[in-house]
Amino acid sequence: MLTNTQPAVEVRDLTKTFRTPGGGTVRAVDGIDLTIRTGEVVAFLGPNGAGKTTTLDMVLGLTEPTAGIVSVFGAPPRRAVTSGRVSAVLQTGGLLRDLSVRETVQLIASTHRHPAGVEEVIERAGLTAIAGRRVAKTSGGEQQRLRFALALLPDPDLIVLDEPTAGMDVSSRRAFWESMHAEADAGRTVVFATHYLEEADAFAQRIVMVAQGRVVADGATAQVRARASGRSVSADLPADPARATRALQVLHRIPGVLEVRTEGRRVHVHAGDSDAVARALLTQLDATALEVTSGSLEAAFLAITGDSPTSLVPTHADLEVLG
Ligand SMILES: Nc1ncnc2c1ncn2[C@@H]1O[C@H](COP(=O)(O)OP(=O)(O)OP(=O)(O)O)[C@@H](O)[C@H]1O
Repeated sequence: MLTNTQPAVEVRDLTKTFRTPGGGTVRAVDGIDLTIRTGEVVAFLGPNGAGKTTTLDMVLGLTEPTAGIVSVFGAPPRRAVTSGRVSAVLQTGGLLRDLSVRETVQLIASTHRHPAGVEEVIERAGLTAIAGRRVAKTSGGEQQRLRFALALLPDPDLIVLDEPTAGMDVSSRRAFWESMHAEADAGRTVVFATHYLEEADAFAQRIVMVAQGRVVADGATAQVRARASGRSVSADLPADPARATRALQVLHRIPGVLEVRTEGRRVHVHAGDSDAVARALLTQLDATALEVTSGSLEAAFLAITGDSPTSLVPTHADLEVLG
């Protein structure tokens, strides 16, 4: 396992453009900057086509960037993968249907120079009860756990998972994330892509929200969740500039305030605790015309990841400053 403080992943101005059959181009990844520290559990959250898979493929050295830099433990991705420091559980990945679960793990173990023990990874992936079963007779969720077992064989420092629980039922999802928890607790860095806010919320310490190839929110899970599920409070501030400035300073200091934005005299505050903001505005700050709005979790998620020009998009720096 890793002991130094080198980042697990560093991505600078990463861009990937694909050609389309009609002769056009698609900018799948559009200038992503990201540092993932050793031991972090990070969710890449975003809608279909956001660029999650393309970004992870570049981190794994499966796709070459059009521009920008990716380094994994200070090395080019391919070198990190070859040395066994990184492994992946991808959405697809061929499995031989006629082998048993155990035979599959044994076969792939034989291709590694210093593999972890076959029975040990079978157990860590929660496959002991079905180790003798033919792959053809296993469910989609069990096959994902088998891919996870294979990913554990090189004893990686970083595990990258692309929508690992897609198509699993609730109990399989839970079992899968329990296994992953144990790996994260052992100090491994885990980066996973998902569509599900709930999954990111339950498992990740940090959420990187991507939409249209760009990072639209990045921060501790609790902060992004509050941003996605909190309320907006807006009001008119006093016309006197000194009093308005003081009001803005007070608003920034209220716990749970994630964003303060002004439009002329009108202030919009996004906060987990909208009551505290409303109270301060009315009782201390002489604000008028107060409005409080809330959206569903789903609507807030769409507002953040969508392309709406009115969406309030906190950056990592905002969240760190305001959180
Ligand atoms: N090989 C390719 N050729 C052309 N376009 C591609 C290719 N791979 C991805 N794209 C396009 O790039 C964009 C980003 O795709 P990507 O698969 O990275 O998104 P995603 O966030 O992983 O989506 P999903 O959640 O659906 O897997 C999409 O518009 C997709 O159609």
